[in-house]
Amino acid sequence: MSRHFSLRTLLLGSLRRQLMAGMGIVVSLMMAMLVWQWAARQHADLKNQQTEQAIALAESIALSSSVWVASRDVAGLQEIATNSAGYPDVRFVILLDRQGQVLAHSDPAFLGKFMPDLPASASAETTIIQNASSLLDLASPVMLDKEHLGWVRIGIGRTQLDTRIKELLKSGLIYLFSGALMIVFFASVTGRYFTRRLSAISRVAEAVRTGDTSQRVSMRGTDEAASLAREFNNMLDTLQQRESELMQSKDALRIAATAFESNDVMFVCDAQWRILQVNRAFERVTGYTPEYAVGKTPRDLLGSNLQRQDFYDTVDETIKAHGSWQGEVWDKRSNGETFPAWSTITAVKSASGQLTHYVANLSDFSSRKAAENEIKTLVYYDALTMLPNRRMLMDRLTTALHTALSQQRLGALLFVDLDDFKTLNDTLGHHQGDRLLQLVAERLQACVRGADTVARLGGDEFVVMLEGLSDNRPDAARQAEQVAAKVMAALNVPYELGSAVRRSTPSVGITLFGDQDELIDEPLKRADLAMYQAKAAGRNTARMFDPQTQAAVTLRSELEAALRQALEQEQFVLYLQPQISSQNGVARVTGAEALIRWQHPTRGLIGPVEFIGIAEECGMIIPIGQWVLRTACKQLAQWSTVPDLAHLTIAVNVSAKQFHEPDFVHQVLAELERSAVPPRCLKIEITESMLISNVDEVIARMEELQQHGVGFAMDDFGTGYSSLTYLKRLPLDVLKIDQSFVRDVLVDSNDAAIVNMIVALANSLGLNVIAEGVETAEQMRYLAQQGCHAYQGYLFSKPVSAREFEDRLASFIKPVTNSALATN
Ligand SMILES: Nc1nc2c(ncn2[C@@H]2O[C@H](COP(=O)(O)O[C@H]3[C@@H](O)[C@H](n4cnc5c(=O)[nH]c(N)nc54)O[C@@H]3COP(=O)(O)O)[C@@H](O)[C@H]2O)c(=O)[nH]1
Repeated sequence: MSRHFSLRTLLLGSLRRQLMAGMGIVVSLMMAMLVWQWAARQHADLKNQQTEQAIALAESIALSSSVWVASRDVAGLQEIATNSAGYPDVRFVILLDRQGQVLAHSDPAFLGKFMPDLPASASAETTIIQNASSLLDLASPVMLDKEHLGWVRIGIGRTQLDTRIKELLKSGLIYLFSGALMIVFFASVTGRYFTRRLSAISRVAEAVRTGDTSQRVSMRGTDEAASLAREFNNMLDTLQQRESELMQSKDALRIAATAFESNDVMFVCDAQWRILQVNRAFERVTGYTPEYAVGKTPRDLLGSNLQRQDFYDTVDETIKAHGSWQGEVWDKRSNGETFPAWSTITAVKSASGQLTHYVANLSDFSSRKAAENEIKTLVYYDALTMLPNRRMLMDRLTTALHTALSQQRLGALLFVDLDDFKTLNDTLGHHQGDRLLQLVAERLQACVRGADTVARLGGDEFVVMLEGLSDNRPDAARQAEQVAAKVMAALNVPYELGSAVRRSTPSVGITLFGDQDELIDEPLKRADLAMYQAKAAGRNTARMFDPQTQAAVTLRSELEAALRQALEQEQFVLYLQPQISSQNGVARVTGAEALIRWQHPTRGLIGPVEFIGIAEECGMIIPIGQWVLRTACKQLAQWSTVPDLAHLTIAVNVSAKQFHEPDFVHQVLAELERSAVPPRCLKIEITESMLISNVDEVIARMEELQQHGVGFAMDDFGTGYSSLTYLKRLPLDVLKIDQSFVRDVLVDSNDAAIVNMIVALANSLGLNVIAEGVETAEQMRYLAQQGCHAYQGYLFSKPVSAREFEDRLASFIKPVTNSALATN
């Protein structure tokens, strides 16, 4: 079997071998037939040729022997027979008489014998007696004058003929073999050419079989192999594409299966909304098993009754129109608990566009919703009172403004501020302060409808927003004022705060909104302003917004901007008002108070009363104060080089805000150092308002500056806080009697008493005293009589520019020298 297989493999194992074997066999067979035919023909031709030669030989012998036969000259005939037998291949030559008796024979042993197998005597032609493969035996008549005398019989052997034939066959076989070899070689070369191209295809096929589908047959040409290669490549391309599509669809299936088993609830319904398939999360989230769920509709199973029919209608319409719907939905678990979910429903359609399925995804965001709500609470609600905060109020106010405009219903804002909350908070403690705010929040909420908003802006500021008031302004104002009255009454009821019972009154500012398109902070600003009007009107009252106040506010904000510009463009000027001392008959100018002026480009010179208060409120007092300090120091630096002026001091007014700046001491010392001015030349005027808070810190700062030589004067003394305890501790040099007492000191006994008391106090504390606002010599004399010998006022000079101050220096003391004081 294996040998057979081996032979078979050897011959047919490859196309090339098949071709070689096939062509070898076919060509060999054909050539063999050809050689055989050719040999056979050659054999026949040679045989005929030999026969003809034999006949010719026999007839020639017959002719030459006829006389001898006729004469029966046996010896002569024998010689002929013997000689003729010498021809090649002649086996025998016999001469016979007519009766067949041997007259002569190449083999004398046959002489006299008869040969019976001669042709009939009538035949006068040469006759072949035997034409065998090894012998040609023929007889030719011996004729003389047409008389038949006897026979010549010769036998020709085939040896030469056979040899010749064999040679022919041999060379035929050589041709055959050579031809076959050539054919096999040709078949081999041709086969190699074909099989090499087929092998290329085969190699790629093998690579593909082992998984490398990227290989392609590279073959040029137009023959069948190239065409086969092209077809093969096309087939591979198609296969690869199909495989890739298959992989993609497998991937898609795997992804879909994975996605389907995600954390979110997923289910598939048929076109009638019957659930066909649910994922694992479905059971985990809803509590329904797949067996229970399949066949039911999602609405039957999960519907929470928190959505109305129109919700479902909208979902249906949206899916019909857009192929999908997304939104928040409240669903119900099997235990009846409702939960918020983000739902996506997608319609699946067949190739013909027929709706076949719905795929739904539900993302349970209960916990996220809770976190969202918590964040929302933190962002939009006040943590102490749980009232909406400013942000929420602004949101609602935005909506309310639009609604009011579109519905033509007015709204109102009530800005509520507790009058003495700070004091109460400080005295009862923050805990009770917080409690008070919570109680206020509760009472405010009780005063309004559910649709109205009560918000806490921060601190003790609350805002009540009323909506849907009358479209008629006076009516709406009345409605708002009624609510304000209710608020006033509710908040005026005493509060139980721990063991204490306290009253806390509110000031309420009211404004209407909704009849004009305005920014949201406008109504809030108006209500705030009205609240300040209520405060200004004595507190514990409500005030409707007054447009005139609005104008003042606008003016104020314009002024703020102008102040900033004034500072940048150096429009401020420092005026100086002389301070005169008269003692022991000597009058002299001791220094000046620096008083700021604003050289306005269009309005001219503006006094500080018009802008200092606003500068304080908006914080501009800090840079302005720094400018005053710097300019005063520069002025002192100039004076310090002039002998007549070097002794002069300058007193600068410092606002409480500026004084409480963390680096105030550093600012002062830095200015002094920069201008190289002796610190004793600088006086700082403080006011009693600075002592309301942080007295210790004020004192510490004053002491630090005093240690460097800076002096302090208490300005407007007697008009404010005037605590003797603090006064004793303050490192002051001077008490300034406020001009309001000086003005009527001669006509008002109270003012006179105050002046006397201040002078006595200053003396007892070892402080200097200076009276400001001295306008008349009588006032000056009275003050001198009381022991006050330093003055400042129009009697001597109004505040003037530095140049004028220097020019008029000598004239400032004239009122003293002219008066009786000079001689005293
Ligand atoms: N924080 C700062 N406050 C300042 C500064 N400059 C001034 N001011 C404060 O502005 C208020 C008004 O000042 P002004 O209009 O300059 O008025 C002063 C004097 O002109 C005025 N005065 C002085 N003598 C008389 C007088 O005989 N009669 C009269 N009717 N007025 C007079 O008094 C003001 C000085 O007051 P005081 O400061 O209390 O000594 C005023 O409060 C200034 O303090 C500044 O740079 N920073």
